[in-house]
Amino acid sequence: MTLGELIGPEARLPARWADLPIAGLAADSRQVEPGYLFAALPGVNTDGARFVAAALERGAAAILTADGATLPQTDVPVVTDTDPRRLLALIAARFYGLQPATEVAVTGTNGKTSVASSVRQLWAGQGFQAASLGTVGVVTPTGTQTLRHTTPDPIELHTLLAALARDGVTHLALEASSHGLQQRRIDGVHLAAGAFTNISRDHMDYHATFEDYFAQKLRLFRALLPKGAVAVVDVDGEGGDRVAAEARARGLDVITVGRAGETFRLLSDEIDGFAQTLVIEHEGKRHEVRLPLVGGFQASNALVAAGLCLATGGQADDVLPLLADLKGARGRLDLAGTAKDGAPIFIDYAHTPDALAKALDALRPYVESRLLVVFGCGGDRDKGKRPQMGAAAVEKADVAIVTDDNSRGEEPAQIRREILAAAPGAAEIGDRGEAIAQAIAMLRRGDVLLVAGKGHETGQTVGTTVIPFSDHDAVSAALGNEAKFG
Ligand SMILES: CC(=O)N[C@H]1[C@@H](OP(=O)(O)OP(=O)(O)OC[C@H]2O[C@@H](n3ccc(=O)[nH]c3=O)[C@H](O)[C@@H]2O)O[C@H](CO)[C@@H](O)[C@@H]1O[C@H](C)C(=O)N[C@@H](C)C(=O)N[C@H](CCC(=O)O)C(=O)O
Ligand SMILES: Nc1ncnc2c1ncn2[C@@H]1O[C@H](COP(=O)(O)OP(=O)(O)OP(=O)(O)O)[C@@H](O)[C@H]1O
Ligand SMILES: N[C@H](CCC[C@H](N)C(=O)O)C(=O)O
Ligand SMILES: [Mg+2]
Repeated sequence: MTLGELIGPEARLPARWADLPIAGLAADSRQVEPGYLFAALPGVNTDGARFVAAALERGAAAILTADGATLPQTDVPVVTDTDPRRLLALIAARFYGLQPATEVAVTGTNGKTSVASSVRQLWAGQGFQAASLGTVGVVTPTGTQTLRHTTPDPIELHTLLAALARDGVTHLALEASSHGLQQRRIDGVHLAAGAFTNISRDHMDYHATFEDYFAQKLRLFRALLPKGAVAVVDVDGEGGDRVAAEARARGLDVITVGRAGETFRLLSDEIDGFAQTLVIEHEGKRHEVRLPLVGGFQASNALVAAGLCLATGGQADDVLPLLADLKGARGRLDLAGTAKDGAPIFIDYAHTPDALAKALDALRPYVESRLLVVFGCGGDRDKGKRPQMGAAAVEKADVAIVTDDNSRGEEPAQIRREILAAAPGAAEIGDRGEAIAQAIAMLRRGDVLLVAGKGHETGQTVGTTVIPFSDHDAVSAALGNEAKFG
């Protein structure tokens, strides 16, 4: 494609540059090849403008950068923009061309992966070639490809979207993380609908204030969904009312779900073993469905997923019965095993104070004796979560064991200390496998164990090394079973 075609109407380009062919795109100078457009973007650690000379040396044919950036003298076209990350996303969409015909994005602090996975399954149940893209990777009818990020950067994202469309995928649900929204990673995606689950504390290492964090989530509804698109909102979730109000004010169609929902109103939700029976009202008609998942929040997520199906042309009579066949996303209140006295062991990805509290609340009805929890907090991430998660654990569980999660560049013992400072009575076992084994050894009839924080993860990141580790394998090993996963 030519530079003129890629830049489109968003930026003014002198006519003499319009026909310049562009061979590829890179936002990292080390990935530039001859003929590429290099996007020199200001970042958290450094400024891509510092690497323009390196990109030119590698054969960059054009530069995209921020207005006012200081660059070395060059003869190649330099396109500047007030929002170069957004322009890069639009350029990437044009460069890679194809996208699945029907795409939806899910945002919120907790529940994005679960909703995206459920929408994919519900679409598949309606006969569509469906995929999901997010924390657990790209899941298609033919397999799973892991990703480094929940929401990939626009160059990687549009490469993936084009490949999915070429493979015949017509329906895609993608997770929009707050980092992804703030960094404009999905600004080039053609969205038919967006969903909001809830908001609570997370990522305060990256966002300056909670309001700033919320504002990034709201970008999906304020800036990204085009007129005529649908906003699906869990109005039982924290922040849901505000999102619904803003979406309405912008003229979007709004589908609300939950006990307070208007489109899918949850009339009742009764536990039925490791499942729940939901009665849902839609346009005056009651639907009863047995959702084979544990926890009230999984019912909330399922309704958001059903709302997204409605938003993309599905009928309630077709979609709601399909909830009965949903499989939980891996590591989301996942029954991973049973101890010899019958105590169930759940693995969950709760890594925020709200998620940990909700996961423990969801398991309490199954407890006849004690609720045990093994959890830790990641390093180089929001430190304020640590005491809050410690406090939630000792408030909601009977036995709390603080262990390690990905410590990354931090001292694991210090992370544990910060959790334990607000978790009086909690035990400390640094080695995660050992903590899980000891918790399982403690289990007696009537107990329930929650292993929280890593969910589907298959590695423990210590420094920059990823040591193979999976909570599923650790549980299996402690139960004396063969490791099944990992
Ligand atoms: C904080 C954050 O999100 N950073 C992301 C951001 O990096 P950045 O632009 O700030 O990077 P920087 O190091 O300051 O560099 C500035 C620019 O110089 C360029 N550069 C740098 C060095 C060089 O030699 N040449 C060069 O061109 C870089 O490519 C970059 O464009 O843009 C990069 C490219 O898209 C991302 O890889 C990077 O993700 C980092 C690695 C990361 O860990 N992000 C996590 C926190 C993240 O995004 N998580 C979310 C949320 C997960 C959740 O829901 O919990 C996710 O969506 O995964
Ligand atoms: N609707 C919800 N309300 C509260 N907590 C939830 C909800 N859905 C999921 N959770 C909790 O959050 C954890 C992560 O769920 P999920 O992976 O679906 O969310 P996510 O938004 O994709 O998270 P991440 O941003 O880390 O990828 C779950 O394991 C559970 O503990
Ligand atoms: N995507 C989240 C996942 C955290 C999961 C937990 N295992 C941790 O490492 O903190 C993050 O990067 O904040
Ligand atoms: Mg996710």
